[in-house]
Amino acid sequence: MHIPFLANLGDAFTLPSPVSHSHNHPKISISGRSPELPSGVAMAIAAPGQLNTTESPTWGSRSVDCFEKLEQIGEGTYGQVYMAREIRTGEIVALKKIRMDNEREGFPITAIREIKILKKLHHENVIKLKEIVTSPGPEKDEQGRPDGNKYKGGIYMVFEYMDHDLTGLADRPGMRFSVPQIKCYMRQLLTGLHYCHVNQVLHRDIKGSNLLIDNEGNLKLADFGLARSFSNDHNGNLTNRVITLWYRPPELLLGTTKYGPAVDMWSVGCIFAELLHGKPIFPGKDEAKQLSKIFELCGAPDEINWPGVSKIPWYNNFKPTRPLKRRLREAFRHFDRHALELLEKMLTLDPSQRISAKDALDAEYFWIDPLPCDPKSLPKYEASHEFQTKKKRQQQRQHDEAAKRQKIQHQQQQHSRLPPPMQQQSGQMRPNAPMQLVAGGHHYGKARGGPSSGSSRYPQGGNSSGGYNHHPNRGSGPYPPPQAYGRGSGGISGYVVGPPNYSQGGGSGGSYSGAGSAGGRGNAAMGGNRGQQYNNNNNNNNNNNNNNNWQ
Ligand SMILES: Nc1ncnc2c1ncn2[C@@H]1O[C@H](COP(=O)(O)OP(=O)(O)OP(=O)(O)O)[C@@H](O)[C@H]1O
Repeated sequence: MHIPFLANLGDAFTLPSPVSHSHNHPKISISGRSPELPSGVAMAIAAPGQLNTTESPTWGSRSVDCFEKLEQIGEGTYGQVYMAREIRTGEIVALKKIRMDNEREGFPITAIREIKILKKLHHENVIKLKEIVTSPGPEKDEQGRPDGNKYKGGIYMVFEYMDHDLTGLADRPGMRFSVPQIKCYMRQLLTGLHYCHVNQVLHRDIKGSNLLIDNEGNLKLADFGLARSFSNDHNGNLTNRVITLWYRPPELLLGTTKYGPAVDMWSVGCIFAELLHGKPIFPGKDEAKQLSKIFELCGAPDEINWPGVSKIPWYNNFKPTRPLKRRLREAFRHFDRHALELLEKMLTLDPSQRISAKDALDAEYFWIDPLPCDPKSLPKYEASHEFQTKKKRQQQRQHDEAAKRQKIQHQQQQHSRLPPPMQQQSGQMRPNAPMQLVAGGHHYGKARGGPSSGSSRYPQGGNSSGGYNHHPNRGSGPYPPPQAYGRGSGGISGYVVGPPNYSQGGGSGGSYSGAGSAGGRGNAAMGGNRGQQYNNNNNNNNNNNNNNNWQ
């Protein structure tokens, strides 16, 4: 397999060193350097079998054949993600295939960035990159069919496997997170991000599908394809088109190229609000609409609330034509006081006044009752990744359409063909018969979690601090039985608009109802090709009862 070398890698590979917590991981010194590469960049670009580093001699030397692909669990801009089993140990891992569709562009820079950065970051809230494996020849997909890769080979990143991503989890039918659960996830998100920021790494694509969660309740930041290192004293220009549109902060939308960790904190604010509110709060269709959604809720920026804003490149193009007051408190008045206080600080227009991850962790919200729960106390759910939940919804739609067609056919037959007495005897068409639903999800136990127990390892009921409702109208995968939770009204259609039944008093039984179940949250833009948004094909079905006409 030929992997063209990359040129012009710029400063993407200059990671500050040493990274804290790295004592177990000796400083990277790379073998097999190519003379065509900038200093320190050889590792990820050597031919298969030569991706070795001195710290881990096996990196890149093993073939993907050491793993058995079980199921596709993700489809990103830069390649497919599979759940796989290491044949020798039985360990379940995630294989992220690096897409190399365009031979001329060579090995994707995003993959090199991701590898370089992840090799340096070691933290319990950051996904662990275990190794790189290669495939020297034509490849097969999970069903053993040729996968159509025209370059007859590939490179894979091997990650620890995580059962869910936050979007997939939130999108489960009737899913409801409890207050302690939201606090628990938010605290882990902030802890992981704080670790990245102190190690001078910007993530630049924080969104639900990049927050992975395992069945021990651990949350880890993933997808460092857009991440880069930054330096506090070096105020150089950075790429402007980063971060998925809905989670992109106003300074980027206004065209700034000088930014720092505050960009990630805006995205965290969007996720936080989404968890509390039950759906994405700024689902803009394009940059202009994105900004206007932000201004309608957070007010219009001016030199008073954001000194220097008028000098940002596109300020004059986008500044609102009418005065807009900040309405965050009013729009989310049903949130708990401490949650709202923290959200205000995250969704601050001026990045220099926006709260840092470190200060957010000190916020009252995390230190008053109900406290964040212990991750281990969280219920275990059937695996749910955004890719799969979308697929299931699609299957459900197809099913519904097929059922409708059958019903129509049946009615036509009744009218035209069968004599009345036979209709009842034939039994061949029963439009109201329950349809056999395709069971989604998968049932593999993790090697480290003891013997594989399939879906039986999921409890029949959640614990007192979390839970979910299974809504009868949202299909029936192999989920645990319906379970009412907290003060929720039950029978919610999964995606609730309007004030969630989030406990004002913050009692530990309080819950927010529904979960952001957008059909997709789009991709971060970079070089223009990550900017497209999926449709939010979520139920806009209960849009009437809402106080959210700012959206
Ligand atoms: N380690 C993992 N364990 C389980 N699932 C994973 C893992 N890594 C990724 N996934 C799944 O695959 C999806 C896509 O992964 P990832 O975001 O890393 O790919 P990408 O090509 O960079 O995607 P995007 O274009 O959305 O940025 C994730 O949302 C997640 O559902």
